[in-house]
Amino acid sequence: MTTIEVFPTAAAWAEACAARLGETLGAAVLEQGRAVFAGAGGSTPSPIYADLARIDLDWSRVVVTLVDERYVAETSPDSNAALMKRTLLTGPASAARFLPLYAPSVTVDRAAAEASKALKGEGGRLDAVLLGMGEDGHICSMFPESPTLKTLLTPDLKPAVYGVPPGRDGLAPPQERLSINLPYLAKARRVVLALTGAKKRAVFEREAAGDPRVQPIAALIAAKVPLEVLWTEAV
Ligand SMILES: O=C(O)[C@H](O)[C@@H](O)[C@H](O)[C@H](O)COP(=O)(O)O
Repeated sequence: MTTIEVFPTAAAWAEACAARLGETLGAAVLEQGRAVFAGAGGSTPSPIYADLARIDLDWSRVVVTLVDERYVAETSPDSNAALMKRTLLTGPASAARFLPLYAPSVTVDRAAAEASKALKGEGGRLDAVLLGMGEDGHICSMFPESPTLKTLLTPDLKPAVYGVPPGRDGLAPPQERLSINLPYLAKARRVVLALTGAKKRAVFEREAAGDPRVQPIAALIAAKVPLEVLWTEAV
């Protein structure tokens, strides 16, 4: 089921996203003694991570990972791991354990295999997920026209993480990436998609009505994920 909620201010929007994610992480810790959170990089999530970091839960039982990563070390300004450590893993939330997708492996595919194995060792499913969405409709690093998109959207494909080559002829992504795939995302207990601005609301509506074989948002909805879209025009 997909719900869309509109928030009049950026503060209310960020707080609501954080509250939903924190609620699910807290419930997972109570029920199973542990919780796994995966978040997006980019510019949207930072205020949400700042609010989430302050939520009172047993962060020592939470594993924090990413839905995608640029294939760069944490020292790079493009690193989502560095973003997550700077924004979410602070204060009480610094007690959480971070599970990176990037590893200085020989190839991005080797790093993806290592990350898949590490995620499998954390129970094989995510409890709470925060997604952003690009203006081309991508989520995670599932980019339109990417040669990896078909693999990332293939139902039931096992390893959770894949290498994504940089786009050719000016197509995104600008750099090599790592991304979780749709089947792994679709097993999540709760998925919050945080959107800001009128344009992204229109892109979401278009993508939601699209072809699940080639449009990730449509694929996520077709997978019957409990998807909550929280949107504000106030950013
Ligand atoms: O590594 C990344 O860039 C993100 O994980 C990516 O999937 C992001 O969610 C979208 O590109 C939206 O980015 P903005 O939030 O900056 O619009």
